[in-house]
Amino acid sequence: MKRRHTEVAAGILLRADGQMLLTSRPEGKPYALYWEFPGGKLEAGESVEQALRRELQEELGITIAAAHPWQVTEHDYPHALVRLHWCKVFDWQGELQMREGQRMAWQSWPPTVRPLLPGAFPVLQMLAQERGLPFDARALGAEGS
Ligand SMILES: Nc1nc2c([nH]c(=O)n2[C@@H]2O[C@H](COP(=O)(O)OP(=O)(O)OP(=O)(O)O)[C@@H](O)[C@H]2O)c(=O)[nH]1
Repeated sequence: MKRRHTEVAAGILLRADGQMLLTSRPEGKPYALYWEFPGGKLEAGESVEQALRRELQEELGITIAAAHPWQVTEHDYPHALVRLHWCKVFDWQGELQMREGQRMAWQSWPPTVRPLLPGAFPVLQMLAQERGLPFDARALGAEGS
């Protein structure tokens, strides 16, 4: 039977100096402690932007301005087939608070935190391409690439 996609909104928060925000997944979730872009699943009736705004409020305590839709990628995990809607976010209000006990790290290129969530690899590659930087998946810890 064809698996249904789980729709996910993920935010690439970018500071004026070009650094991006990565956060670690809370304990108790699949891939706990892996680093990812903050975000989460769409709830019934929500748009990507609405879901992202809600998730970043819940997880990080910030209120985002515009979410700029950028890319859509997919990843097939044993626990779910996810479709990731990536949005860039340049403006937000409030201080970052890790409300779910996550860790946070502002990262320049290449990101140094490990391990990185496999579903974030394609978008990391796109970010590198956009900046005209070399991308070496193995150096980022990707298996089988
Ligand atoms: N937020 C986020 N999720 C990602 C990324 N990459 C990636 O594969 N995912 C996947 O997208 C899904 C997001 O679901 P989640 O469990 O974080 O969402 P949630 O906060 O709504 O979870 P909940 O079910 O506990 O309410 C997970 O299957 C996760 O593995 C990423 O960079 N950021």
